[in-house]
Amino acid sequence: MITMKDIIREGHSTLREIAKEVTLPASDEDKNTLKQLMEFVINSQDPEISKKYNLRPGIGLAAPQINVSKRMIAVHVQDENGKLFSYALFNPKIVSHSVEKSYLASGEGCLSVDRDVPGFVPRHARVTVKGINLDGKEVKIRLKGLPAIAFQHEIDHLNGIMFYDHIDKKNPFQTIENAIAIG
Ligand SMILES: O=C(O)C[C@@H](Cc1ccccc1)[C@H](O)SCc1ccccc1
Ligand code: NI
Repeated sequence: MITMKDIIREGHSTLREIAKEVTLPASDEDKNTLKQLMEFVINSQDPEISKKYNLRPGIGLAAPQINVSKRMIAVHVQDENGKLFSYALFNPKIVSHSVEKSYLASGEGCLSVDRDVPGFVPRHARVTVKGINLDGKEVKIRLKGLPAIAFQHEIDHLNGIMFYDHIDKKNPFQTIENAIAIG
């Protein structure tokens, strides 16, 4: 199982690489990696397992964060109505997005960043994501709220982008035009 020692931290070059597309149909090795990403996210939200293995709680994880520079992400998160969005995807892609923006009022963090980086992270308020699931099927998901933010955070990792790259350095809490605050 993946634990915190397997998660690489900022400064590691893999976090700044453009991850490679996964060759489909996925190999057993790539399927196992993606299953492990999802297992970590679910474990990190389990009070007993996260305490036992000292896991930082997360709602998503991308393969580059375990030093696998391939386009795979796992997201396991509930929206404001308690609806669960649980997806493990190969080659995820944002195929459309709103003009309207959103941001987490509390700012963002990252399992690969062991420090607080205050500031608003502007994201698309709504996104449509396509990807390939572990059964090899194409999925198309329309997202808003925290799930939309989580998917954008994870897909950024596949493109070598860290959440703080989006923060206005001069005014981190600058009001974001045409944006919804979440949380
Ligand atoms: O480092 C990661 O990719 C996992 C992040 C993903 C994330 C960060 C900020 C906003 C959305 C997703 C971890 O989940 S950070 C912990 C966390 C937990 C609940 C809500 C937000 C962030
Ligand atoms: Ni992150």
